[in-house]
Amino acid sequence: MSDSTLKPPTGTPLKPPAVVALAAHSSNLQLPSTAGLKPNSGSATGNPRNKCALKPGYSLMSWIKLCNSGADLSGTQGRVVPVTRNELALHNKVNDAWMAIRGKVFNVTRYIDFHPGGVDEIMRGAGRDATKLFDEVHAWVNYPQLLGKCYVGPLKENASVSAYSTPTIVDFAKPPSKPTEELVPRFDWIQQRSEITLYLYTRRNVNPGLCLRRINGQQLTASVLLGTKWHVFDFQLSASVVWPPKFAQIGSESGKIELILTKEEAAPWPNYGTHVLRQEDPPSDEFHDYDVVSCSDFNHDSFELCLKSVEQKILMQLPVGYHLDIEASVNGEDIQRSYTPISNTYLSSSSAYEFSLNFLIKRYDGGNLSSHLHKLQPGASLRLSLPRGNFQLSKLAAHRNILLLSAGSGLTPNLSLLQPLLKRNTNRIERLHLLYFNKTESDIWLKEKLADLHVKDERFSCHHILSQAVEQSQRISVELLSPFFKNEANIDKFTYMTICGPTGFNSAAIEILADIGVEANNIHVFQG
Ligand code: HEM
Repeated sequence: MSDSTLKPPTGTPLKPPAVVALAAHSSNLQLPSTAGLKPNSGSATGNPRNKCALKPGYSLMSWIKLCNSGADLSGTQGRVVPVTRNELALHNKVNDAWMAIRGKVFNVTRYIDFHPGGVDEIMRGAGRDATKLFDEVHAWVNYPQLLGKCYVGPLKENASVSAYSTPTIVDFAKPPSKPTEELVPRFDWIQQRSEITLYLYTRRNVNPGLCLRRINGQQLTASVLLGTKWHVFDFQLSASVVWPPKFAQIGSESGKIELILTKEEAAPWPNYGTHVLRQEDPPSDEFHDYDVVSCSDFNHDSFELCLKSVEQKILMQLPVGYHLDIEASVNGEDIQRSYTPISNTYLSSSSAYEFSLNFLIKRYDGGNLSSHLHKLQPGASLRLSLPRGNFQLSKLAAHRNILLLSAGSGLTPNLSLLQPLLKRNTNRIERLHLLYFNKTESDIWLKEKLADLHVKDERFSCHHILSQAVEQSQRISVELLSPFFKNEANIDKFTYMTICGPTGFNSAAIEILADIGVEANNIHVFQG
Protein backbone atom coordinates (compact mmCIF):
# COMPACT_ATOMS: atom_id res chain seq x y z
CA MET A 1 0.00 0.00 0.00
CA SER A 2 1.46 3.32 -0.88
CA ASP A 3 2.05 6.00 1.70
CA SER A 4 2.14 3.35 4.36
CA THR A 5 -1.34 4.26 5.51
CA LEU A 6 -3.75 1.68 6.74
CA LYS A 7 -6.54 4.15 7.04
CA PRO A 8 -6.35 7.88 6.70
CA PRO A 9 -8.58 9.65 9.18
CA THR A 10 -11.77 10.68 7.52
CA GLY A 11 -12.52 14.32 7.19
CA THR A 12 -9.34 15.57 8.80
CA PRO A 13 -6.05 16.01 6.98
CA LEU A 14 -3.18 13.81 8.04
CA LYS A 15 -1.55 15.32 11.08
CA PRO A 16 2.16 15.94 10.56
CA PRO A 17 4.24 15.13 13.63
CA ALA A 18 4.45 18.79 14.45
CA VAL A 19 0.68 19.01 14.61
CA VAL A 20 0.53 15.94 16.78
CA ALA A 21 2.99 17.71 19.03
CA LEU A 22 0.72 20.66 19.15
CA ALA A 23 -2.24 18.51 20.10
CA ALA A 24 -0.37 17.69 23.28
CA HIS A 25 -1.12 21.17 24.48
CA SER A 26 -4.75 21.33 23.58
CA SER A 27 -7.13 21.69 26.47
CA ASN A 28 -8.82 18.32 26.32
CA LEU A 29 -5.64 16.29 26.28
CA GLN A 30 -5.02 14.21 29.36
CA LEU A 31 -1.51 13.28 30.23
CA PRO A 32 -0.97 10.64 32.87
CA SER A 33 0.74 11.91 35.96
CA THR A 34 2.11 8.62 37.24
CA ALA A 35 5.41 7.94 35.58
CA GLY A 36 5.78 4.64 37.38
CA LEU A 37 2.71 3.25 35.68
CA LYS A 38 4.42 3.41 32.34
CA PRO A 39 6.81 0.51 31.93
CA ASN A 40 9.10 0.47 28.93
CA SER A 41 8.62 4.14 28.18
CA GLY A 42 11.53 5.53 26.24
CA SER A 43 11.23 8.86 28.04
CA ALA A 44 14.05 9.69 30.35
CA THR A 45 11.86 11.88 32.49
CA GLY A 46 9.09 9.33 32.96
CA ASN A 47 6.65 11.62 31.21
CA PRO A 48 4.85 9.86 28.41
CA ARG A 49 6.34 12.45 26.05
CA ASN A 50 9.15 14.83 26.94
CA LYS A 51 7.03 17.72 25.90
CA CYS A 52 6.60 21.03 27.62
CA ALA A 53 3.61 23.28 27.89
CA LEU A 54 4.14 26.12 25.46
CA LYS A 55 3.42 29.68 26.48
CA PRO A 56 0.08 31.01 25.21
CA GLY A 57 0.48 32.35 21.69
CA TYR A 58 3.28 29.90 20.85
CA SER A 59 1.31 27.24 19.03
CA LEU A 60 2.34 25.71 15.73
CA MET A 61 -0.28 27.87 14.02
CA SER A 62 1.27 30.98 15.51
CA TRP A 63 4.68 29.87 14.29
CA ILE A 64 3.35 29.37 10.78
CA LYS A 65 1.78 32.82 10.94
CA LEU A 66 5.06 34.32 12.08
CA CYS A 67 6.89 32.53 9.25
CA ASN A 68 4.46 33.96 6.73
CA SER A 69 4.52 37.43 8.22
CA GLY A 70 7.64 38.51 6.39
CA ALA A 71 9.61 38.85 9.66
CA ASP A 72 13.36 38.40 9.19
CA LEU A 73 13.65 35.11 11.11
CA SER A 74 17.11 34.24 9.82
CA GLY A 75 18.48 37.65 10.76
CA THR A 76 20.22 37.88 7.37
CA GLN A 77 17.51 39.82 5.56
CA GLY A 78 17.01 37.01 3.09
CA ARG A 79 20.69 36.60 2.18
CA VAL A 80 22.31 33.18 2.29
CA VAL A 81 25.48 33.53 4.34
CA PRO A 82 27.97 30.66 4.63
CA VAL A 83 28.88 30.03 8.27
CA THR A 84 32.15 28.70 9.67
CA ARG A 85 32.15 26.41 12.70
CA ASN A 86 33.84 29.14 14.75
CA GLU A 87 31.12 31.60 13.91
CA LEU A 88 28.40 29.04 14.58
CA ALA A 89 29.83 28.46 18.07
CA LEU A 90 29.31 32.14 18.93
CA HIS A 91 25.52 31.83 18.51
CA ASN A 92 24.79 29.65 21.52
CA LYS A 93 22.55 31.81 23.67
CA VAL A 94 18.79 31.82 24.11
CA ASN A 95 18.57 35.28 22.55
CA ASP A 96 20.96 34.36 19.73
CA ALA A 97 20.86 30.66 18.82
CA TRP A 98 22.05 29.11 15.57
CA MET A 99 22.13 25.40 14.86
CA ALA A 100 23.50 23.30 11.99
CA ILE A 101 21.53 20.32 10.72
CA ARG A 102 22.83 18.34 7.75
CA GLY A 103 25.24 21.05 6.64
CA LYS A 104 22.69 23.84 6.87
CA VAL A 105 22.74 26.53 9.53
CA PHE A 106 19.45 27.82 10.94
CA ASN A 107 18.84 30.76 13.23
CA VAL A 108 16.46 29.13 15.74
CA THR A 109 16.27 32.10 18.12
CA ARG A 110 12.67 32.94 17.30
CA TYR A 111 11.64 29.25 17.21
CA ILE A 112 12.89 28.45 20.72
CA ASP A 113 9.66 29.43 22.48
CA PHE A 114 7.66 27.43 19.95
CA HIS A 115 9.71 24.28 20.45
CA PRO A 116 7.41 21.49 21.76
CA GLY A 117 10.37 19.85 23.51
CA GLY A 118 11.11 23.01 25.51
CA VAL A 119 13.85 25.63 25.67
CA ASP A 120 16.47 23.58 27.51
CA GLU A 121 16.21 20.72 25.07
CA ILE A 122 16.60 22.75 21.90
CA MET A 123 19.44 24.75 23.48
CA ARG A 124 21.46 21.52 23.70
CA GLY A 125 21.95 21.86 19.96
CA ALA A 126 22.67 25.61 19.89
CA GLY A 127 26.01 26.86 18.51
CA ARG A 128 26.95 23.52 16.99
CA ASP A 129 26.29 20.84 14.44
CA ALA A 130 23.20 19.28 16.03
CA THR A 131 22.46 16.70 13.31
CA LYS A 132 23.12 13.64 15.43
CA LEU A 133 21.31 14.99 18.48
CA PHE A 134 18.35 16.08 16.37
CA ASP A 135 18.07 12.65 14.73
CA GLU A 136 18.40 10.84 18.03
CA VAL A 137 15.44 12.74 19.46
CA HIS A 138 13.11 13.14 16.52
CA ALA A 139 14.46 12.26 13.11
CA TRP A 140 10.92 12.44 11.74
CA VAL A 141 10.49 16.16 12.42
CA ASN A 142 10.34 18.11 9.14
CA TYR A 143 12.88 20.78 10.07
CA PRO A 144 13.49 22.06 6.50
CA GLN A 145 9.83 23.06 6.39
CA LEU A 146 9.53 24.36 9.95
CA LEU A 147 12.76 26.33 9.79
CA GLY A 148 12.64 27.30 6.11
CA LYS A 149 12.52 31.01 6.96
CA CYS A 150 15.33 30.65 9.53
CA TYR A 151 17.97 29.47 7.04
CA VAL A 152 21.22 31.39 7.43
CA GLY A 153 23.43 29.47 5.01
CA PRO A 154 25.62 26.41 4.48
CA LEU A 155 28.00 25.30 7.18
CA LYS A 156 31.52 25.84 5.87
CA GLU A 157 33.53 22.77 6.77
CA ASN A 158 36.84 24.34 5.84
CA ALA A 159 38.30 27.22 3.88
CA SER A 160 38.40 25.33 0.57
CA VAL A 161 34.61 24.93 0.39
CA SER A 162 33.14 27.47 -1.98
CA ALA A 163 31.03 29.91 -0.03
CA TYR A 164 27.92 29.31 -2.09
CA SER A 165 28.27 25.62 -2.84
CA THR A 166 25.35 23.38 -2.00
CA PRO A 167 26.15 21.49 1.18
CA THR A 168 26.86 17.83 0.56
CA ILE A 169 24.47 15.68 2.48
CA VAL A 170 26.24 12.54 3.48
CA ASP A 171 25.25 11.35 6.90
CA PHE A 172 21.98 9.66 5.96
CA ALA A 173 23.85 7.66 3.34
CA LYS A 174 26.04 6.04 5.95
CA PRO A 175 25.17 2.48 6.88
CA PRO A 176 22.98 2.41 9.99
CA SER A 177 24.98 2.51 13.20
CA LYS A 178 23.41 -0.75 14.34
CA PRO A 179 22.17 -3.54 12.08
CA THR A 180 18.39 -3.55 11.84
CA GLU A 181 18.28 -6.89 13.62
CA GLU A 182 19.66 -5.28 16.80
CA LEU A 183 17.24 -2.39 16.76
CA VAL A 184 14.40 -2.59 19.29
CA PRO A 185 11.41 -0.29 18.72
CA ARG A 186 10.80 2.29 21.44
CA PHE A 187 7.26 2.74 22.77
CA ASP A 188 5.48 5.93 23.76
CA TRP A 189 1.87 7.03 24.06
CA ILE A 190 -0.35 10.01 24.45
CA GLN A 191 -4.10 10.36 25.04
CA GLN A 192 -7.02 12.61 24.49
CA ARG A 193 -10.42 12.13 26.10
CA SER A 194 -11.75 10.01 23.29
CA GLU A 195 -8.56 8.54 21.80
CA ILE A 196 -5.31 6.95 22.72
CA THR A 197 -2.31 7.07 20.41
CA LEU A 198 0.42 4.48 20.60
CA TYR A 199 3.79 5.29 19.04
CA LEU A 200 6.41 2.74 18.12
CA TYR A 201 9.66 4.37 17.09
CA THR A 202 12.18 2.51 14.98
CA ARG A 203 14.78 4.53 13.07
CA ARG A 204 14.89 6.52 9.87
CA ASN A 205 14.88 4.53 6.67
CA VAL A 206 14.67 1.14 8.38
CA ASN A 207 11.36 0.59 6.59
CA PRO A 208 9.38 -1.32 9.23
CA GLY A 209 6.30 -3.46 8.64
CA LEU A 210 3.32 -3.68 10.98
CA CYS A 211 0.81 -6.36 11.85
CA LEU A 212 -1.97 -5.51 14.30
CA ARG A 213 -4.10 -8.23 15.85
CA ARG A 214 -7.18 -7.74 17.95
CA ILE A 215 -7.51 -10.22 20.77
CA ASN A 216 -10.39 -8.53 22.60
CA GLY A 217 -11.55 -4.99 23.40
CA GLN A 218 -8.64 -4.37 25.74
CA GLN A 219 -5.99 -6.65 24.30
CA LEU A 220 -4.11 -6.26 21.06
CA THR A 221 -0.71 -7.07 19.68
CA ALA A 222 1.30 -4.75 17.47
CA SER A 223 4.08 -6.65 15.72
CA VAL A 224 6.80 -4.59 14.10
CA LEU A 225 8.86 -6.22 11.38
CA LEU A 226 12.47 -5.02 11.21
CA GLY A 227 14.55 -6.93 8.69
CA THR A 228 13.55 -10.50 9.39
CA LYS A 229 12.77 -10.03 13.10
CA TRP A 230 9.36 -9.39 14.55
CA HIS A 231 9.14 -7.27 17.71
CA VAL A 232 5.81 -8.08 19.27
CA PHE A 233 4.15 -5.66 21.69
CA ASP A 234 1.41 -7.42 23.65
CA PHE A 235 -0.79 -4.61 24.92
CA GLN A 236 -3.26 -4.85 27.77
CA LEU A 237 -5.01 -1.50 27.61
CA SER A 238 -6.58 0.28 30.58
CA ALA A 239 -10.04 0.04 29.03
CA SER A 240 -11.70 -1.10 25.83
CA VAL A 241 -11.12 0.46 22.43
CA VAL A 242 -13.08 0.36 19.20
CA TRP A 243 -11.83 -1.86 16.41
CA PRO A 244 -10.54 -1.26 13.75
CA PRO A 245 -8.22 1.58 14.78
CA LYS A 246 -9.08 5.08 13.67
CA PHE A 247 -5.70 5.48 12.05
CA ALA A 248 -2.53 3.48 11.60
CA GLN A 249 0.47 4.75 9.76
CA ILE A 250 4.11 3.98 9.26
CA GLY A 251 6.34 6.88 8.33
CA SER A 252 8.53 5.01 5.87
CA GLU A 253 11.20 7.71 6.10
CA SER A 254 11.01 8.45 9.83
CA GLY A 255 10.41 4.84 10.90
CA LYS A 256 7.75 6.17 13.29
CA ILE A 257 4.60 4.07 13.67
CA GLU A 258 1.48 5.82 14.89
CA LEU A 259 -1.66 4.00 15.93
CA ILE A 260 -4.74 5.96 16.98
CA LEU A 261 -7.43 3.98 18.80
CA THR A 262 -10.86 5.32 19.71
CA LYS A 263 -11.85 4.67 23.31
CA GLU A 264 -15.14 2.89 23.76
CA GLU A 265 -15.95 5.36 26.52
CA ALA A 266 -14.57 8.86 26.20
CA ALA A 267 -12.81 9.46 29.50
CA PRO A 268 -9.25 10.06 30.67
CA TRP A 269 -7.36 6.88 31.51
CA PRO A 270 -4.85 6.87 34.41
CA ASN A 271 -2.35 5.31 32.01
CA TYR A 272 -2.36 3.37 28.77
CA GLY A 273 -2.27 -0.01 30.52
CA THR A 274 0.71 -2.35 30.28
CA HIS A 275 2.65 -4.12 27.59
CA VAL A 276 5.17 -6.88 27.22
CA LEU A 277 7.67 -6.82 24.40
CA ARG A 278 8.99 -10.03 22.88
CA GLN A 279 10.90 -10.98 19.78
CA GLU A 280 9.78 -13.64 17.38
CA ASP A 281 10.86 -15.39 14.22
CA PRO A 282 7.44 -16.55 13.05
CA PRO A 283 7.46 -19.75 11.04
CA SER A 284 7.56 -18.98 7.32
CA ASP A 285 4.41 -21.07 6.85
CA GLU A 286 2.29 -18.80 9.08
CA PHE A 287 -0.82 -17.90 7.06
CA HIS A 288 -3.96 -15.98 8.01
CA ASP A 289 -7.51 -16.25 6.77
CA TYR A 290 -8.81 -13.55 4.50
CA ASP A 291 -12.16 -12.95 2.78
CA VAL A 292 -12.65 -11.66 -0.74
CA VAL A 293 -14.25 -8.19 -0.64
CA SER A 294 -14.37 -7.84 -4.41
CA CYS A 295 -12.91 -9.35 -7.54
CA SER A 296 -13.40 -7.51 -10.81
CA ASP A 297 -11.86 -7.38 -14.28
CA PHE A 298 -9.26 -4.72 -14.83
CA ASN A 299 -8.33 -5.28 -18.48
CA HIS A 300 -8.42 -8.09 -21.05
CA ASP A 301 -6.30 -10.48 -18.96
CA SER A 302 -5.99 -8.92 -15.49
CA PHE A 303 -8.22 -8.37 -12.50
CA GLU A 304 -8.37 -6.49 -9.21
CA LEU A 305 -8.71 -8.44 -6.00
CA CYS A 306 -9.53 -6.81 -2.64
CA LEU A 307 -9.14 -8.89 0.51
CA LYS A 308 -9.80 -8.29 4.17
CA SER A 309 -8.84 -10.32 7.17
CA VAL A 310 -11.66 -12.47 8.56
CA GLU A 311 -13.50 -10.36 11.18
CA GLN A 312 -10.77 -7.76 10.57
CA LYS A 313 -8.72 -9.49 13.22
CA ILE A 314 -5.47 -8.71 11.43
CA LEU A 315 -4.43 -5.44 9.87
CA MET A 316 -1.26 -5.69 7.92
CA GLN A 317 1.02 -3.00 6.61
CA LEU A 318 3.93 -4.21 4.51
CA PRO A 319 7.36 -2.60 4.50
CA VAL A 320 7.86 -0.67 1.27
CA GLY A 321 8.89 -3.04 -1.54
CA TYR A 322 7.81 -6.22 0.29
CA HIS A 323 5.35 -8.80 -0.98
CA LEU A 324 3.33 -11.63 0.49
CA ASP A 325 2.08 -15.00 -0.63
CA ILE A 326 -1.55 -15.72 -1.43
CA GLU A 327 -2.48 -19.34 -0.79
CA ALA A 328 -5.60 -21.11 -2.01
CA SER A 329 -6.69 -24.69 -2.41
CA VAL A 330 -7.06 -25.56 -6.08
CA ASN A 331 -8.33 -29.06 -6.85
CA GLY A 332 -7.40 -30.19 -3.34
CA GLU A 333 -3.86 -28.84 -3.58
CA ASP A 334 -2.58 -25.75 -1.67
CA ILE A 335 -0.95 -23.39 -4.18
CA GLN A 336 0.94 -20.20 -3.28
CA ARG A 337 2.14 -17.25 -5.38
CA SER A 338 3.79 -13.95 -4.40
CA TYR A 339 2.07 -10.63 -4.97
CA THR A 340 2.78 -7.05 -3.91
CA PRO A 341 -0.33 -5.21 -2.68
CA ILE A 342 -1.14 -1.85 -4.23
CA SER A 343 -2.72 1.24 -2.75
CA ASN A 344 -6.48 1.56 -3.27
CA THR A 345 -5.80 4.84 -5.09
CA TYR A 346 -4.68 2.74 -8.05
CA LEU A 347 -7.85 0.66 -8.18
CA SER A 348 -10.70 1.31 -10.56
CA SER A 349 -13.30 -0.50 -8.45
CA SER A 350 -14.59 1.51 -5.52
CA SER A 351 -15.24 -1.48 -3.32
CA ALA A 352 -11.81 -1.46 -1.69
CA TYR A 353 -12.36 -1.61 2.04
CA GLU A 354 -10.34 0.90 4.03
CA PHE A 355 -8.27 -1.82 5.60
CA SER A 356 -8.28 -4.14 2.63
CA LEU A 357 -5.20 -5.49 0.92
CA ASN A 358 -5.54 -4.86 -2.81
CA PHE A 359 -3.91 -6.69 -5.67
CA LEU A 360 -3.66 -6.36 -9.43
CA ILE A 361 -3.28 -9.85 -10.85
CA LYS A 362 -2.54 -11.08 -14.35
CA ARG A 363 -4.42 -14.19 -15.38
CA TYR A 364 -2.05 -16.62 -17.06
CA ASP A 365 -3.23 -19.36 -19.39
CA GLY A 366 -2.81 -22.53 -17.39
CA GLY A 367 -1.96 -20.47 -14.30
CA ASN A 368 -3.84 -22.51 -11.74
CA LEU A 369 -3.83 -19.97 -8.95
CA SER A 370 -4.54 -16.84 -11.01
CA SER A 371 -7.43 -18.57 -12.84
CA HIS A 372 -8.79 -19.77 -9.51
CA LEU A 373 -8.52 -16.31 -7.90
CA HIS A 374 -10.19 -14.69 -10.89
CA LYS A 375 -13.34 -16.74 -10.31
CA LEU A 376 -13.67 -15.92 -6.61
CA GLN A 377 -16.84 -14.24 -5.45
CA PRO A 378 -17.13 -11.79 -2.51
CA GLY A 379 -17.06 -13.75 0.75
CA ALA A 380 -14.81 -16.53 -0.62
CA SER A 381 -11.85 -17.30 1.60
CA LEU A 382 -8.13 -17.71 1.06
CA ARG A 383 -4.95 -17.31 3.09
CA LEU A 384 -2.20 -14.71 3.18
CA SER A 385 1.33 -15.09 4.50
CA LEU A 386 3.10 -12.45 6.56
CA PRO A 387 5.18 -9.91 4.58
CA ARG A 388 8.27 -11.27 2.87
CA GLY A 389 11.15 -9.53 1.15
CA ASN A 390 14.66 -8.18 1.41
CA PHE A 391 14.28 -4.72 -0.10
CA GLN A 392 16.34 -2.15 1.81
CA LEU A 393 14.91 1.33 1.53
CA SER A 394 18.01 2.72 3.27
CA LYS A 395 20.11 1.81 0.21
CA LEU A 396 18.19 4.41 -1.78
CA ALA A 397 18.67 7.17 0.79
CA ALA A 398 21.82 8.51 -0.86
CA HIS A 399 20.33 8.48 -4.37
CA ARG A 400 18.33 11.28 -5.93
CA ASN A 401 18.01 9.94 -9.48
CA ILE A 402 16.44 6.52 -9.49
CA LEU A 403 15.47 4.42 -12.49
CA LEU A 404 12.71 1.82 -12.13
CA LEU A 405 12.48 -1.00 -14.66
CA SER A 406 9.25 -2.99 -14.72
CA ALA A 407 7.89 -5.56 -17.11
CA GLY A 408 4.20 -6.53 -17.15
CA SER A 409 2.86 -7.38 -13.69
CA GLY A 410 6.33 -6.54 -12.33
CA LEU A 411 4.95 -3.02 -12.04
CA THR A 412 3.57 -3.53 -8.54
CA PRO A 413 6.78 -3.59 -6.42
CA ASN A 414 8.05 -0.47 -8.19
CA LEU A 415 4.62 1.11 -7.76
CA SER A 416 4.92 0.66 -3.99
CA LEU A 417 8.12 2.77 -4.02
CA LEU A 418 6.70 5.81 -5.80
CA GLN A 419 4.93 7.65 -2.97
CA PRO A 420 7.49 6.92 -0.22
CA LEU A 421 10.30 8.11 -2.49
CA LEU A 422 8.52 11.20 -3.77
CA LYS A 423 7.57 12.16 -0.22
CA ARG A 424 11.12 11.78 1.04
CA ASN A 425 12.20 15.01 2.75
CA THR A 426 15.86 14.29 3.27
CA ASN A 427 17.97 14.27 0.11
CA ARG A 428 14.88 14.89 -1.96
CA ILE A 429 14.44 12.87 -5.11
CA GLU A 430 15.32 14.73 -8.31
CA ARG A 431 14.14 12.20 -10.87
CA LEU A 432 12.20 8.98 -10.54
CA HIS A 433 11.85 7.47 -13.98
CA LEU A 434 9.87 4.34 -14.75
CA LEU A 435 10.59 2.33 -17.89
CA TYR A 436 7.57 0.11 -18.27
CA PHE A 437 7.88 -2.83 -20.68
CA ASN A 438 4.83 -4.58 -22.13
CA LYS A 439 3.92 -6.46 -25.28
CA THR A 440 1.12 -4.25 -26.58
CA GLU A 441 -0.64 -1.04 -25.61
CA SER A 442 -3.59 -3.02 -24.20
CA ASP A 443 -1.29 -4.79 -21.70
CA ILE A 444 -0.19 -1.58 -19.99
CA TRP A 445 -1.46 -1.27 -16.43
CA LEU A 446 -2.48 2.10 -14.99
CA LYS A 447 -1.36 4.18 -17.96
CA GLU A 448 -3.55 7.17 -17.02
CA LYS A 449 -2.76 7.01 -13.31
CA LEU A 450 0.95 7.03 -14.08
CA ALA A 451 0.46 9.97 -16.44
CA ASP A 452 -1.56 11.78 -13.74
CA LEU A 453 1.21 11.24 -11.26
CA HIS A 454 3.64 12.91 -13.65
CA VAL A 455 1.30 15.89 -13.91
CA LYS A 456 1.10 16.14 -10.11
CA ASP A 457 4.83 15.73 -9.55
CA GLU A 458 7.14 16.30 -12.47
CA ARG A 459 10.01 14.57 -10.74
CA PHE A 460 8.24 11.33 -11.67
CA SER A 461 8.00 10.27 -15.30
CA CYS A 462 7.13 7.10 -17.14
CA HIS A 463 8.09 5.83 -20.56
CA HIS A 464 6.33 2.87 -22.16
CA ILE A 465 8.24 0.34 -24.23
CA LEU A 466 6.29 -2.15 -26.30
CA SER A 467 7.77 -5.30 -27.82
CA GLN A 468 4.82 -5.81 -30.18
CA ALA A 469 3.89 -2.24 -30.98
CA VAL A 470 2.08 -1.29 -34.15
CA GLU A 471 5.00 1.06 -34.79
CA GLN A 472 8.48 0.97 -33.33
CA SER A 473 8.75 -2.22 -31.31
CA GLN A 474 11.53 -2.16 -28.74
CA ARG A 475 13.04 -4.43 -26.14
CA ILE A 476 15.40 -3.88 -23.26
CA SER A 477 18.90 -3.29 -24.70
CA VAL A 478 22.18 -1.49 -24.11
CA GLU A 479 21.13 1.22 -26.59
CA LEU A 480 17.92 1.82 -24.68
CA LEU A 481 19.45 1.99 -21.20
CA SER A 482 22.88 3.55 -21.71
CA PRO A 483 21.64 7.17 -22.20
CA PHE A 484 20.31 7.07 -18.63
CA PHE A 485 23.82 6.68 -17.29
CA LYS A 486 25.47 9.58 -19.05
CA ASN A 487 25.86 12.93 -17.34
CA GLU A 488 24.22 15.66 -19.34
CA ALA A 489 24.45 19.39 -18.83
CA ASN A 490 22.78 20.20 -15.50
CA ILE A 491 21.19 16.75 -15.25
CA ASP A 492 22.74 14.08 -13.09
CA LYS A 493 22.75 10.54 -14.34
CA PHE A 494 20.68 7.81 -12.68
CA THR A 495 22.59 6.17 -9.86
CA TYR A 496 20.21 3.50 -8.50
CA MET A 497 18.01 0.95 -10.30
CA THR A 498 15.24 -1.33 -9.21
CA ILE A 499 14.12 -4.12 -11.51
CA CYS A 500 11.03 -6.31 -11.52
CA GLY A 501 9.76 -8.58 -14.24
CA PRO A 502 9.86 -12.19 -15.37
CA THR A 503 13.15 -14.03 -14.76
CA GLY A 504 14.33 -13.58 -18.37
CA PHE A 505 13.71 -9.83 -18.21
CA ASN A 506 15.51 -9.48 -14.88
CA SER A 507 18.58 -11.40 -16.11
CA ALA A 508 18.72 -9.38 -19.34
CA ALA A 509 18.46 -6.11 -17.38
CA ILE A 510 21.24 -7.14 -14.98
CA GLU A 511 23.53 -8.16 -17.86
CA ILE A 512 22.92 -4.93 -19.73
CA LEU A 513 23.51 -2.80 -16.64
CA ALA A 514 26.75 -4.68 -15.97
CA ASP A 515 27.85 -4.01 -19.59
CA ILE A 516 27.11 -0.32 -19.11
CA GLY A 517 29.24 -0.39 -15.96
CA VAL A 518 26.54 -0.01 -13.28
CA GLU A 519 27.73 -1.46 -9.97
CA ALA A 520 25.70 -4.42 -8.72
CA ASN A 521 25.49 -2.67 -5.35
CA ASN A 522 23.32 0.01 -6.94
CA ILE A 523 20.75 -2.41 -8.30
CA HIS A 524 17.87 -4.10 -6.51
CA VAL A 525 16.05 -6.94 -8.21
CA PHE A 526 12.64 -7.82 -6.81
CA GLN A 527 12.15 -11.53 -6.81
CA GLY A 528 8.85 -13.05 -5.81
C1 HEM B 1 18.91 19.54 18.40
C2 HEM B 1 18.37 19.92 19.52
C3 HEM B 1 16.99 19.50 19.89
C4 HEM B 1 16.65 18.71 20.93
C5 HEM B 1 17.60 18.07 21.95
C6 HEM B 1 15.22 18.54 20.89
C7 HEM B 1 14.48 17.83 21.80
C8 HEM B 1 13.14 17.58 21.72
C9 HEM B 1 12.39 16.76 22.64
C10 HEM B 1 12.98 16.07 23.86
C11 HEM B 1 11.13 16.73 22.21
C12 HEM B 1 9.96 16.00 22.86
C13 HEM B 1 9.98 14.61 22.25
C14 HEM B 1 8.85 13.76 22.74
O1 HEM B 1 7.80 13.85 22.14
O2 HEM B 1 9.07 13.01 23.68
C15 HEM B 1 11.05 17.51 21.02
C16 HEM B 1 9.91 17.63 20.28
C17 HEM B 1 9.87 18.36 19.11
N1 HEM B 1 10.88 19.11 18.57
FE1 HEM B 1 12.78 19.20 19.20
N2 HEM B 1 14.72 19.22 19.83
C18 HEM B 1 15.77 19.82 19.18
C19 HEM B 1 15.70 20.61 18.07
C20 HEM B 1 14.55 20.88 17.38
C21 HEM B 1 14.47 21.73 16.22
C22 HEM B 1 15.63 22.49 15.58
C23 HEM B 1 13.18 21.71 15.80
C24 HEM B 1 12.59 22.45 14.66
C25 HEM B 1 12.50 21.96 13.49
C26 HEM B 1 12.45 20.83 16.69
C27 HEM B 1 11.11 20.52 16.58
C28 HEM B 1 10.42 19.68 17.41
C29 HEM B 1 9.06 19.25 17.20
C30 HEM B 1 8.16 19.64 16.02
C31 HEM B 1 8.73 18.41 18.24
C32 HEM B 1 7.42 17.64 18.45
C33 HEM B 1 7.66 16.27 17.77
C34 HEM B 1 6.52 15.26 17.84
O3 HEM B 1 5.54 15.47 18.51
O4 HEM B 1 6.63 14.20 17.18
N3 HEM B 1 13.31 20.36 17.64
N4 HEM B 1 12.29 18.02 20.75
